[in-house]
Amino acid sequence: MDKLLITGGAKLNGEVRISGAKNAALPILACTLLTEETVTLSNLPHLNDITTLIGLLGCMGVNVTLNEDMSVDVCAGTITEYTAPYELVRTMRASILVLGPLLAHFGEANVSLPGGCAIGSRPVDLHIRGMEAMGAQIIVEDGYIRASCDGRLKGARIYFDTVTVTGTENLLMAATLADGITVLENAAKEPEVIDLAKCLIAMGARIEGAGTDTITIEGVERLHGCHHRVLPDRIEAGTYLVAGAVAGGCVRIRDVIPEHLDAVLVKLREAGAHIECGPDWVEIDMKGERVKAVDITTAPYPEFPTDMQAQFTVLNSVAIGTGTVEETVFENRFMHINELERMGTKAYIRGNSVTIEGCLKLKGAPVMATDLRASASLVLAGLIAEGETLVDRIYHLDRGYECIEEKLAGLGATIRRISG
Ligand SMILES: CC(=O)N[C@H]1[C@@H](OP(=O)(O)OP(=O)(O)OC[C@H]2O[C@@H](n3ccc(=O)[nH]c3=O)[C@H](O)[C@@H]2O)O[C@H](CO)[C@@H](O)[C@@H]1O
Ligand SMILES: C=C(OP(=O)(O)O)C(=O)O
Repeated sequence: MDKLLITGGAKLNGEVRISGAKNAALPILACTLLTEETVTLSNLPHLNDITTLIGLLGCMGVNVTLNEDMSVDVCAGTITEYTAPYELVRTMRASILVLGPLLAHFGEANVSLPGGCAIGSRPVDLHIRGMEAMGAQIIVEDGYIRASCDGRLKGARIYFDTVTVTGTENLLMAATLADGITVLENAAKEPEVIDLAKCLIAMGARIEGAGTDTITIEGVERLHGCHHRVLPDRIEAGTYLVAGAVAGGCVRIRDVIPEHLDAVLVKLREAGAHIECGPDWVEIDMKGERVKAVDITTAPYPEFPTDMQAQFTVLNSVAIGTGTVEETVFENRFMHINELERMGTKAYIRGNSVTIEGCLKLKGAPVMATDLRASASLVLAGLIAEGETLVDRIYHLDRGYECIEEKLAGLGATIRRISG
C-alpha cells in the first residue's frame, strides 16, 4: 500500500490548477447510460473513482474511448449487462448512480447495495423509494437491489425527507426518460447537481429548477449525444486554500468557480486570511499571521460542506483560540480526530461536535487515513507539523485528489510517495 512521507514546515507559495470535480464527473459518467449515442466528456479528473466508474461501464459492455485531447467518448449503444457487481460497488459507493439511468433506459438494473462506510451508515432508501414511486418494482435480495419496470417509468412527485445529493441525481436521471412530469422536492442544490442537469439538458432532457429545492422534469422519449465539460472541484479547491492558510505563504488556485466556495471563504476570512477572487481564481495570503479558530456547522449546499470539515479541524488545531465543528450530515465523520491527536491536536468530541483548542505546533507522526477527506486532513497536518509525517492507506486520497503530491510539491511542500 502506498504511503506519503511529508516533512513539515515549508511555506507554500505559487499557483495550483484545480481539476474537474469528482462528484460531478461520477453522475455525469453514469448519465451516459441514458442514450445510445456518444457523449463526449472533458475535464474528467484522473482519479481512482473515475477509473472505477469507467471500469463499471466497461463491464456492462459500454464503449469508452480516450481521445488525444484527454476527453472521453462514452457510448452505451453496445451495452449487454445491467449489473453493478459488489466487487466494484464496495470500492466506490457512487456506483449506485447507475441505478436510475439503467432502469429508465433499459427497464432493468441489478446494483449491489453499497452498505455503510467509515463516515456513516449511508443508506440508499430514498433512492429506492423514489424509483418505486415512479412505478419500478424493486426487491433487495442477496445484497443486490434488483429493479425492473414494465415499459417506461412514470412521472411522480417525490419529496426527500433528507436532502440527498446522489439520491437527487439518481432520480433526476431516471425522470428524464419517464412518461410524464416528475417533481423532486427538497432536492439537493449542490453545484454538482446543476452540472449534471446541464449535461442532461444538452442531451435533450427537459429540466427546470436545478440548483433550487424543487426540480421539475418533463420526461422525453429519447436522449442524444452531447459534449460536456465537467465543472471544477470545489472541495479540492477548498483543501488547497486551507493548505495555504495553515502553511503560510501565498497560494493562488486557478480554474475554479469562486461562488461555489462562498461558505468556505467566509470561514477562511473569519480565520484571518486575506482573500482575493478573480473570475476563475482565488488567492489566499495570511500575511505572516497565524490563523484564528472558527466555529463551523456542516449542512447541505449552500451551507458549509461536510467534505471540508476535516480540513478545518486541522486549521483549528494550530489556530489562536478554541473552535467547535459540528457535523450534521454524517453520523461518524470524526475518524481523523484520533489520528490528529497523535500529532498533538487537543480535541474534545461530544456527540456530533468536536471542540479543538489551538496549539502553536503539531508534531509529525505515522498516521492512518480512514476515508477521503480524513486523509486530506492528515496531509495538511503533515505539511505544518514539526518533523516527518508518514500517512498510510492513501488509496483513500487517490479516490479524490488528482496528483496531490505533485501539486503540493509545486507549491513548495516536501512530500513524496513511497510505493509498497
Ligand atoms: C459522490 C458524491 O457526490 N458524494 C457526496 C454526496 O454523497 P451522498 O450522495 O452519498 O450523500 P447524501 O447527500 O445522500 O447523504 C446526506 C445524508 O442523507 C442520508 N441519506 C441519504 C440517502 C438515502 O437514501 N437515505 C439517507 O438517509 C445519509 O445517510 C446522510 O446522512 O454528498 C455528500 C454530502 O454532501 C458528500 O459528503 C459526498 O462527497
Ligand atoms: C464522501 C465523499 O465521497 P463518496 O460519497 O464518494 O464516498 C467525498 O467526496 O468526500
